[in-house]
Amino acid sequence: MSSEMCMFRRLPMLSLRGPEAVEEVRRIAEPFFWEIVGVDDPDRLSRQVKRDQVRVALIDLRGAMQSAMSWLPAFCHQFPSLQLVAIIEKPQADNPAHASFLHAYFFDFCFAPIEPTRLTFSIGHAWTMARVADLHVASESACSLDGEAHEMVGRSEAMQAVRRQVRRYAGNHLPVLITGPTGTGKELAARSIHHQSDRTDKPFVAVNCGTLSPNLIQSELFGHEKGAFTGATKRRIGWVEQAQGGTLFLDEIGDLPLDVQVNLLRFLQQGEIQRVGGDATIAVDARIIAATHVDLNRAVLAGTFREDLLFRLDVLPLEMPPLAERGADVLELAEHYLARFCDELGVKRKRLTPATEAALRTYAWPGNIRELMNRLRRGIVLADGNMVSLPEIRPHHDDDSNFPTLARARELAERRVIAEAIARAGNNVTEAARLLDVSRCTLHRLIRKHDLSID
Ligand SMILES: Nc1ncnc2c1ncn2[C@@H]1O[C@H](COP(=O)(O)OP(=O)(O)OP(=O)(O)O)[C@@H](O)[C@H]1O
Repeated sequence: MSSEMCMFRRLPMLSLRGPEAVEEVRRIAEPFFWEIVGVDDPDRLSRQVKRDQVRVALIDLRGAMQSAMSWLPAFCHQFPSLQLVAIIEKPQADNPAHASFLHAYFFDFCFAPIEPTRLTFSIGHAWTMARVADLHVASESACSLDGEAHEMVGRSEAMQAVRRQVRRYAGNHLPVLITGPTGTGKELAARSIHHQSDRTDKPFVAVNCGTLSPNLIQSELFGHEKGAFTGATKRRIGWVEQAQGGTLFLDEIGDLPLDVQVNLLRFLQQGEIQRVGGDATIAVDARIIAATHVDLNRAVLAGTFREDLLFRLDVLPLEMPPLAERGADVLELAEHYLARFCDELGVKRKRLTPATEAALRTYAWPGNIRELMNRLRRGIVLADGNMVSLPEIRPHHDDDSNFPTLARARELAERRVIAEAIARAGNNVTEAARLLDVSRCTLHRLIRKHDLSID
């Protein structure tokens, strides 16, 4: 196994239950070449994920569901390709709020007491999904300046109204405040405004205020001079200045600490900033588009958000409708992303069965379009032939009927190892057959059986 493979198979497990819980998982997973690294708080988990470029993490939610609901959304935003598998107690999944949290943020979950086959099966699939997500993220960032990348799919009344507002707002430079639940396309709408405006040739800088470290946030946004604080070994240009001439998108604006809100307000009023540790006043022309999924009026009442800043930001409001209120858009989006993900993966285009389409129409979509995209990626990986069917997308609460039979689990494991061998062999059939210890002829048959492709 190469060192790169070792890194990717390192599996951090966040558990507040102490070393025995980690040891139990280690006993189950290590025979399958997973290296389990126990961590006991979200910051350590973040560091581990960053440092080792891990693809899958295990979160032990037993007795920790409530706290995870507060830190995990921002964590997931930071690591879009990371796939999470949860360990939970059965009664936790019966609580509707917990169930929708699991659906929105986790690839899969296992009930305690842990059933070894189930756990290794989930981890294996989560890993395959993370590889698919990697491809998606790479292609997204590669084409972020291409018109297609900010295309908003959907012809519902609600989306036509959004498009009209986007066009109107693109015609001026006033601040925009985009509201709406998570995953509804707030950032996409901000990008569309920028790219339809006369600032399109200038930078679009997106900052997630919820993931900035509270100690560094002033310097992240406004920059700092060399020597401004311990560790400031050179000058840093902040995000606001980097958006000079273009658009600064401030996502999760409600998470900005009050002292930073004061500086942002000053920037909005005067168009000027000061770097941390600097005396000079620097004029910056950047259009502000802010987004939030929380009610900022409530935050004002609670004293966590400045009213004067809200007035300054909420000049042009744009409300993104939840996916469940967009009627047939869900099918149009599903078709759009199904085709795109299949192309990215180099597999034959797949379609949804009629029962799956019907289920997509009635599902509540708590994680909105991001959740739809994740379910489609999973569907493509798990689908046998050209059709993606309901169990593979699972837009419903998991129950035992979705538990794979042993035959299905073997088949999926076979598919995964063949795909891995092909990738490792750089698409060379002879080499992949050698790795798998089968003949070329057998490998060709298996490739056809599993609907895989060789470039
Ligand atoms: N109308 C749409 N057509 C096509 N793709 C969409 C649409 N809306 C959202 N998406 C895609 O869904 C994903 C989530 O969208 P986005 O990040 O803009 O949502 P968000 O509301 O900003 O989420 P969050 O609140 O979590 O920051 C992105 O990959 C985006 O490209």
